[in-house]
Amino acid sequence: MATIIYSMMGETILVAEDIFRDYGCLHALNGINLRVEEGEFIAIIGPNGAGKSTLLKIFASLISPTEGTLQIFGTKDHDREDVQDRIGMLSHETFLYENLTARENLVFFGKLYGIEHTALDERCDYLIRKIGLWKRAEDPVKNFSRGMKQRLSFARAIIHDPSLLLLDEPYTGLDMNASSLMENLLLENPAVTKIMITHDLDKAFRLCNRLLIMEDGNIVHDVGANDPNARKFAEAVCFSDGGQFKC
Ligand SMILES: Nc1ncnc2c1ncn2[C@@H]1O[C@H](COP(=O)(O)OP(=O)(O)OP(=O)(O)O)[C@@H](O)[C@H]1O
Repeated sequence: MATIIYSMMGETILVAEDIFRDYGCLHALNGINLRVEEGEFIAIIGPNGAGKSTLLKIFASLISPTEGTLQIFGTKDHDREDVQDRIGMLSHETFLYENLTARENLVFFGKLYGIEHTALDERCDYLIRKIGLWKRAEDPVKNFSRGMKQRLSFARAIIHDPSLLLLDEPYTGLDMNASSLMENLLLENPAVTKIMITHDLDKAFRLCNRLLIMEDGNIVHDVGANDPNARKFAEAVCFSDGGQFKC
């Protein structure tokens, strides 16, 4: 299949070449090739076990590929601090500290990114308001509901204003109000490149400009959201029972 390149603003954010990832004898990724340009909002969709989270974790440098190369922001050395400082990741793991308050969590992560005191206070105030947790800002996270933790995790993921935002099912546990608040923040800066795993096809088509449709560790379709065949491709793969392969 031809690679589709959506060049919008200039910088090539990510280039993946022949990425394979095995877990023991299980082949979770089977040769992923991908190029992502600045400002794209990409949905990764596909059935359970297709390899979506594995791919996103490789992009976030949380795990390494078994084979293949990945360039992010023009370098293969993604562990570099200046590269990591440009990436935000919202995953199934909240990374929040239960005994710290919502604000203390954001301050903690903001300091890790070296955000200076006054700017960090302002950023925390802004995000806490934007995610609708203002009244609970001084409560410890251990007293939060699942959706409240998800809201705060989202704020944690963007505390440093990343240029590349990786989102693994960001809507999990969010009510309608929180979904809408998160969407406002997501769409606030079109220059931020976003790669989002979702099982919600309607959201994928409404928000994203490009869809990567995965099955059995492969990208089987790489299509623009406006492509007349995109929904047909997406539904055919997402309603299959693929991805449950074993060794
Ligand atoms: N840590 C691990 N150890 C062993 N196998 C793993 C591990 N993580 C994932 N896998 C396997 O790799 C394959 C891909 O998993 P992955 O989590 O990437 O799929 P996914 O598309 O994100 O699925 P879902 O939609 O259910 O979240 C699955 O068969 C899964 O069982």
